[in-house]
Amino acid sequence: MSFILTAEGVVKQFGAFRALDGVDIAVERGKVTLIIGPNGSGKTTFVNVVTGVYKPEAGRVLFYKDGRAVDITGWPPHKVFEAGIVRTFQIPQIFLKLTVLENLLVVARGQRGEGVLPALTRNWVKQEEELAKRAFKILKAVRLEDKWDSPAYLLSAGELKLLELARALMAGAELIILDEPIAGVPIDQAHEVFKTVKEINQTGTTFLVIEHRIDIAFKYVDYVYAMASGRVISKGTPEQVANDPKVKEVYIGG
Ligand SMILES: Nc1ncnc2c1ncn2[C@@H]1O[C@H](COP(=O)(O)OP(=O)(O)OP(=O)(O)O)[C@@H](O)[C@H]1O
Repeated sequence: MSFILTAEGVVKQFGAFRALDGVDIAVERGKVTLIIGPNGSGKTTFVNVVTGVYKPEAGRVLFYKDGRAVDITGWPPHKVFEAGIVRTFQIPQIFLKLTVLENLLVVARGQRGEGVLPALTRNWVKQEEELAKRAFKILKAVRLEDKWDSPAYLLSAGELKLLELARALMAGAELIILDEPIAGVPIDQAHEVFKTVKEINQTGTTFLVIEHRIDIAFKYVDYVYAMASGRVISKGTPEQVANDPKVKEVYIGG
């Protein structure tokens, strides 16, 4: 098994309160891993530790890049982003008045290495062409290519989520972290979002997803971690976790 990210013994305190109490989570490369848990169980705090928003009091986070483990614990968010871990809302918000294509090009221009200098060189037009080509390839992957010229405000809730996903791909993500990708999305569109995640995953991008709507999410993910009160209480395939009495207790008995 090859991991892209491992977190070991992560502790995050807010004052005397332990939001994360020794969390071990490993994300397998090339798979879709889901974290579930009731409100307040620590899912977002965990993602905040991984993406550098919070420094943990204990534990470490390793990102496996180019065949070696890089200790990214406590790295600032922009460095984590540059390393290839992209959480959808790390990218500037979707610009509703810009077209779908423009929303992708804006992300690419904000990336490392893009600056004023290339714009002054003869390479500029070539670079723009290449970016547009890449953007269209990504739009095709998320099935938004027919909407490339639509202003983003005309998109449905599901399409906006797909545009966010496209923007993460445009940012060159190796690991995409999706925080509730189908919150507020109607059921048919929600399936569409997860189907697209799965398709993109099959072309090599790894996903870590937090989602409450487990009835839908469980159909599409490879591995699940269940959290409660800042700890991992169960892990395994969707079937194993769904049948774990500890998980049932938290959701039904709790
Ligand atoms: N900045 C903060 N200061 C103090 N307490 C916090 C802070 N952030 C989170 N918490 C607390 O840590 C606990 C875990 O919160 P977290 O947002 O990680 O849960 P969650 O599992 O993502 O919940 P939800 O599903 O509602 O998003 C909660 O009790 C929350 O109130």
